[in-house]
Amino acid sequence: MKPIYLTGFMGSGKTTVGSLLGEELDLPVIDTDHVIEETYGKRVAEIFAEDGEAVFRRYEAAILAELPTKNAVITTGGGLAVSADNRKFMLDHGFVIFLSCSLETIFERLKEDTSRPLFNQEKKKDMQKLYESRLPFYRDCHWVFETGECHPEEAAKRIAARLKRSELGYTGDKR
Ligand SMILES: Nc1ncnc2c1ncn2[C@@H]1O[C@H](COP(=O)(O)OP(=O)(O)OP(=O)(O)O)[C@@H](O)[C@H]1O
Ligand SMILES: O=C(O)C1=C[C@@H](O)[C@@H](O)[C@H](O)C1
Repeated sequence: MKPIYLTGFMGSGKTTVGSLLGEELDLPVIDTDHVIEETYGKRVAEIFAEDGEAVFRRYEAAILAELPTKNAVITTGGGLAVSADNRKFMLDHGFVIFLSCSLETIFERLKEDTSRPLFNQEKKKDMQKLYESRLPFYRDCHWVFETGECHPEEAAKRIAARLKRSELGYTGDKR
């Protein structure tokens, strides 16, 4: 069975919903940010600060190509889908689901969180620009899932239910 890739802006819930989706589908969950940190032995914020964003993007592309291409839920970093090559890889190898969420909701969710080097609560206009510039890349996917006010458990159940109804060609066959 092809992997399921979750994409979307920082704070859209990829990691949170992805881990619950893994439970729903009985599949392992792999987070690209986490694999990068393990592989390169540094936190994402350290890579940005010490090596720069371009190096981080190279790590992201390299890691994506190394990940399993079956039987997994893969939660991606918020900027991974910006690269046309990364998008093509995901579209060719799996089901790409964009977790769509309003920027207001994201500001609310990330109020207390300062772990994301590219997210800054104080720079609302810059965040708006970044968010809007990325929407076309996220929309280049198999399915847009509007998270709205949906609780993470509910979101995971709804995604799993649709996958199981085979509307996306998902079979659940673990070959
Ligand atoms: N559907 C939801 N409803 C309410 N809170 C949520 C929801 N999804 C995620 N959150 C909360 O929002 C915060 C960010 O979520 P999460 O880390 O899953 O986002 P992400 O898309 O993986 O972000 P990033 O791309 O930056 O890693 C967390 O505190 C999480 O608990
Ligand atoms: O949106 C982004 O560009 C990022 C999102 C995070 O998941 C991390 O991958 C990193 O902080 C960059």
